[in-house]
Amino acid sequence: MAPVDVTAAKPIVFSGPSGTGKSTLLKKLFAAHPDLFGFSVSHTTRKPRAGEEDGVHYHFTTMDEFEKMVAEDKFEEHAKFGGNCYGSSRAAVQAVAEGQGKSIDGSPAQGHRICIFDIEMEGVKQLKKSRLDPRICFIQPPDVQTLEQRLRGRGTDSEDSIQKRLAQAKNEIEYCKTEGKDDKVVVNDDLDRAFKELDEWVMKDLSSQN
Ligand SMILES: Nc1ncnc2c1ncn2[C@@H]1O[C@H](COP(=O)(O)OP(=O)(O)OP(=O)(O)O)[C@@H](O)[C@H]1O
Repeated sequence: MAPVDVTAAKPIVFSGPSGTGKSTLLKKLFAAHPDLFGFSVSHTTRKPRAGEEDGVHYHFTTMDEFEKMVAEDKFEEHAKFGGNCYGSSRAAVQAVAEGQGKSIDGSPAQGHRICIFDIEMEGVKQLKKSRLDPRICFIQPPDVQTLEQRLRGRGTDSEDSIQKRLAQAKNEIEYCKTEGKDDKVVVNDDLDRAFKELDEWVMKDLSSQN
């Protein structure tokens, strides 16, 4: 494949129900192409899960600070989900473009990189209309029962949180079938198969943008 001109490449947005495997697939994507991508580290008002680090997985913040950033127009997109606020700051996106961003594991992403977002559905709707003009990929579970098993299996969510995520998942699956029908969809059934399909889509379109 011809070398990729990252300065010409559009940002790439990944979205899909919580527990579908977005983080798992994105870790594989970053590992497969260590110099190509930077991760847009979102802000959130939710509490960190075990093992999550501030500034790596999220910028953890308070509701007051989050609302102040909204008032100051500091987000590319932001939304409320499961009782918490999430947003992609303009600064996080700019950091990736300028080579001051992070990889998905928190290591420095030096040099101009293609910005990768992992965001929920309301954020996707906002970015679709934004000047960023991103490419969009929905990660979908094989079915809701499998999603529930994965959410329970990772052992990080309370019962209340699992129920909220499952209710929202139904909206997200429906959105993907309607307004999202022209975007890329990858069903995360078998992890290696799903990753192959995702990787091929990412790389094929990158080379055609050159
Ligand atoms: N293809 C797969 N088959 C079986 N298990 C999977 C598969 N993909 C991911 N998992 C498992 O499902 C669980 C949820 O995955 P992950 O945390 O990556 O989801 P997510 O979509 O990033 O969730 P969130 O949006 O809440 O961060 C994890 O325990 C992960 O190991």
